[in-house]
Amino acid sequence: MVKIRNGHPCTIVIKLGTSSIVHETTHQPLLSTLSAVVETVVHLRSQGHKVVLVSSGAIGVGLQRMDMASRPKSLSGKQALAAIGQGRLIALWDNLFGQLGQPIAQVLLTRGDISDRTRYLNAVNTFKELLSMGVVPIVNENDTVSVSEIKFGDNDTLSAITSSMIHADYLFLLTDVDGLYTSNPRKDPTARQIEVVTSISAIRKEVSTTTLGSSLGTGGMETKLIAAEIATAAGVITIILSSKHPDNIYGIIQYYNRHLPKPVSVPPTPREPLSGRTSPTMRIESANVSRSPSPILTRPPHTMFTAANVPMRDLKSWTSHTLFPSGSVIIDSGAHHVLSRRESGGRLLAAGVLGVIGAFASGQAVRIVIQRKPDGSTSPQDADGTEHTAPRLDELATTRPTTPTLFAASSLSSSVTSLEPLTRSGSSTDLAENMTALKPLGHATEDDVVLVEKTEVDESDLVEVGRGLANYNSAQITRVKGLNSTYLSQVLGYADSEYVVENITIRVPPL
Ligand SMILES: N[C@@H](CCC(=O)OP(=O)(O)O)C(=O)O
Repeated sequence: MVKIRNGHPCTIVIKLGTSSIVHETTHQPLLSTLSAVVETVVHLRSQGHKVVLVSSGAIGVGLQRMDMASRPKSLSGKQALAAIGQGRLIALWDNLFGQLGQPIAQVLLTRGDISDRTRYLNAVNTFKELLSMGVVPIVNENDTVSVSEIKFGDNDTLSAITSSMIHADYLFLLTDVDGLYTSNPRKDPTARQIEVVTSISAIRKEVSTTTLGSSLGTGGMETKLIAAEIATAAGVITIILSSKHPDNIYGIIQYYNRHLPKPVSVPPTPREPLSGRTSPTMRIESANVSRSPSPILTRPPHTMFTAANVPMRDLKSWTSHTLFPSGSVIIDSGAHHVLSRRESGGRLLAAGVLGVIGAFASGQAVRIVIQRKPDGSTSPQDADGTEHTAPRLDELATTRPTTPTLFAASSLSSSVTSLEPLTRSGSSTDLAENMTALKPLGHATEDDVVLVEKTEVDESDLVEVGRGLANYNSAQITRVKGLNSTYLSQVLGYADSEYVVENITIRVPPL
């Protein structure tokens, strides 16, 4: 029976960083903190909440096991230590949770595991099943096999993506300070804690994020802001609080249950809640608005980031945060304006495309980028700097290079500056081998072998404004760039969609 009196059962993700798990110099586990987290999680479970723990610390525990003073510099060294430490870390959690009869599960993820939509949905189902069984999943990055292209990079980001995957109500980022400050509170006595953040881009200008973070972890305040950006966009209220007082989590949940703001009406979304969560119309707009006649509760110290009133749909959230983009599509400023409007549906027509960077197959994620003018603003210029005018169909034969340069598929995830011509006479066998070697990262197959025009673009002139899913491969988009969509089938021989990229989320609107 669910014993909820105040409020509703929630789905909660709690992230604990390395500095809260092992001692910074001795690397011994911080048993009192870990025990307090376990007691908190078990208490939340007894109230009917579903809880997922994202636990860093594998490398820290590995350092202690091997009696090493600091993190190795090499990737393989870090991966070996994570392999040594992860087993002991999960054994430690299992032991502590076991004392209170709480079953746990280990979930190790890489970005590569969830960059395929089917595997992503399988991971979501596994979480769903574990939570419905009353288990606490304990998540970490699968460091032993993670390389840069498939890395989340830090567990703040991993916890935000996890919260978005399971449609959590709350993400608690436990760290060594009790919130976001205007400057480093350890050095600056005038540092002021920020209680509620409604705009992360605005708050970035007010706070210093560079000074915090430990020598063991990979995160810090900047990665917490990025995590808050991802989670709040997916509708998850995000809280930064001190790992020394994990029991404040109840106080915070109670506080927001009591001090709920006025309801905000939002259109129904296709999100299927994992828990009997509060109505999507009960989003918190401001912590200062009280609708309850009950006495005001004490506010435990923390920083709260308000969740988006209209959460990003699951597919868009997956596209923009989970997938590693395989290339970029350069758009003009007109397309940027149109895509920034909700009515655009996040769909890009070929007419707004200036160029393509990198080699990608249809179905892969791409960055949507714009070009900066020399004065820092953006202009509708073509990739080579000339003013953009859409080519007429009869000009196409002459505007296309007769011998396009063939680029190795090993550049699937990089920009044109790192594209190495495979070979001028590039045999398709070489390319096919390259594609096969790379298959785990994307969806490119031998059939998707693409010829990419070399676009001379200085990467520093490009600004990523969003991400989307390509409907055509890079070579095809290059061929139809600037064209009216009615010409697509004539140029390509078919047209499955009039849009070249769909499911676009624009994160940087036009100035
Ligand atoms: N996956 C790594 C931790 C990476 C990480 O983000 O650490 P932190 O910045 O302490 O949250 C580990 O288990 O050691």
